[in-house]
Amino acid sequence: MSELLTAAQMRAIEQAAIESGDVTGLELMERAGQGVVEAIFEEWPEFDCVSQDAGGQPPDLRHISGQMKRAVVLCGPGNNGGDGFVVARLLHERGWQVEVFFYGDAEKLPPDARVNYERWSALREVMSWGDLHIRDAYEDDEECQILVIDALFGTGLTRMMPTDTSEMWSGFMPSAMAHYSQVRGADKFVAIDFPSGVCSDSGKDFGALPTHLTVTFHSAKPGHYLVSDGGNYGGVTACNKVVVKDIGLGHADLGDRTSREALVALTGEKRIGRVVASLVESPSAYLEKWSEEHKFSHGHAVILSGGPGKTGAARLAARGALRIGAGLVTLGVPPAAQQEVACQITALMLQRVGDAQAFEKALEDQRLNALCLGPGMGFERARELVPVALRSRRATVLDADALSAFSEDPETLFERLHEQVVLTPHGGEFARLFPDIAAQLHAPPTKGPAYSKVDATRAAAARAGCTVLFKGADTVIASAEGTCAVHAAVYDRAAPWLATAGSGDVLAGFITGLLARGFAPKMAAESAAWLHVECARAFGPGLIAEDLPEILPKILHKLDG
Ligand SMILES: NC(=O)C1=CN([C@@H]2O[C@H](COP(=O)(O)OP(=O)(O)OC[C@H]3O[C@@H](n4cnc5c(N)ncnc54)[C@H](OP(=O)(O)O)[C@@H]3O)[C@@H](O)[C@H]2O)[C@@H](O)CC1
Ligand SMILES: Nc1ncnc2c1ncn2[C@@H]1O[C@H](COP(=O)(O)OP(=O)(O)O)[C@@H](O)[C@H]1O
Ligand SMILES: [K+]
Repeated sequence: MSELLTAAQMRAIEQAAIESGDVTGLELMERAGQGVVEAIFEEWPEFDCVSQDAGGQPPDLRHISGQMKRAVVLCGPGNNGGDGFVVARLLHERGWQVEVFFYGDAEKLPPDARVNYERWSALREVMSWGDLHIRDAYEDDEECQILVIDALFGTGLTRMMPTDTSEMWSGFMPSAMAHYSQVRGADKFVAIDFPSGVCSDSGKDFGALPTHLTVTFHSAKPGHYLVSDGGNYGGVTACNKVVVKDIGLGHADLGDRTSREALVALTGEKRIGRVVASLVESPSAYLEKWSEEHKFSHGHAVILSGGPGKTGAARLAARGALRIGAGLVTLGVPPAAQQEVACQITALMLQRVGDAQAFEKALEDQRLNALCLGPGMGFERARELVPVALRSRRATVLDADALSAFSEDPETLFERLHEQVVLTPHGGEFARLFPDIAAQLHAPPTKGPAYSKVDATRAAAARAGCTVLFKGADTVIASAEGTCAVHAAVYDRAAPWLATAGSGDVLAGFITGLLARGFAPKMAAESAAWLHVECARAFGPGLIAEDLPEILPKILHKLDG
């Protein structure tokens, strides 16, 4: 899994690399600039005029492409601006016509950025931010392509983007992109590290300037993958596409410091109050079944259903648990629903579980090793049976009604939870169980780094004392100990079709099935989230929840190689 690094962690790694003597800050900035230029040409090879010129001579750009290659670099007051000055110089060296507009005070630039400011000043003029709106340089050249490089703010963004028109230049900042794209017909926008206005730790929107391509360094940051509130994709929309460029920090003398534990130590978790999150990627070969094993080697999952007319959700979950490889799956139904369920299932087993006593009795069978409560269950049944499930100390998924049933007094749930439990709330359920944490998450951000979904999920998991999978296009999974993973169904893994009734029930079933197979709770949640999205992507538009378990074998087959 790749680590997602907060701004503080990134600074600490950079600092450690510099202190080790292997690299200087100036070298890192140069590599960052080179990485951006490389990424631009990889994304748009047609821009790479130098490599098209066989003789290696500085080309006549107009001659080669019929168009001038022009770039406008917007440089800010920190090291992000410093990277921008490097990019400006490198493009200039490749024959581009480059203009740099600087927002800030040269005297106050950090040292490495200042050096690159001076280097650019020796080549061309640094134009002030205020000149941005009065220039009309390209008006007469409708043909020209303009590349706009956003090097205003990166990981150092601490507050809303300046919009206060009382400051002469600040009023132009938010309109700068629009100005270039609409008025000047600019073709491509590239953001260095982050589109300015996106909070790197949370993805929250501080007045983001959207871009076509975002080039970040060493490792992606949570803000590249976290979706903002209420369907507003915030950082993800603004970034559009994220490319990570190596700047050699991995080769610096960091020892094993890129491991999660070492990073926590390096940044001092207490001081910054955060730990590393990882990005969930393809689960490995754990999913294989071995031929010499029999069905009991893969566990026996029990999914409890609701009453008559309410059994569909549990059946979906059960089908998911079976398809993901649980050896046996039993649906625990109230007697009144037995008939309804019996005529709808084949490979699934059925057991009458009418009340707490019946459930306790059923759980005397020690082979039943994973439980799922919630989908379609009804509040009353959930309040009665959840305590029984938790007392049994088995691996247990609590979803839907098993969460909402405790919204009036979440503490009565929390005090029973243990480390074998996975809670799978969507936004509404999360807010019912953790109202204060949800309020903090949804409060309009005022200063960066802002409180993120990673922070919220970790806080919830710590309070609940178990694994929490907080659903969404950005699903965040945290363990009680604070380890955290982000599963992002965004960019080339977008799966909007998953927003369909019952898909969460299937996810609960997938997790339960993996728990039955012996996966640790967090690993089960991460792998299930990944497979869930793969299923949706393999099916595509028109997906309904029933399709998810049915297409899973195809995905598992591909993983088997
Ligand atoms: N770490 C690494 O390994 C590497 C880092 N690298 C690069 O460095 C970047 C981080 O640089 P950075 O820390 O200097 O922060 P940056 O984003 O330039 O902004 C800070 C400046 O902006 C100001 N400011 C903030 N918000 C503002 C607002 N809303 N409105 C107005 N002003 C605002 C803030 O002012 P202050 O808050 O101090 O008043 C300060 O002056 C990183 O993104 C990457 O590109 C690479 O070179 C490779 C190696
Ligand atoms: N836009 C989206 N992109 C990717 N996944 C999504 C999106 N919207 C919802 N999901 C996923 O779909 C599932 C919906 O679950 P849930 O809200 O519990 O719905 P239901 O109760 O109808 O099953 C979750 O796993 C969630 O992460
Ligand atoms: K930027």
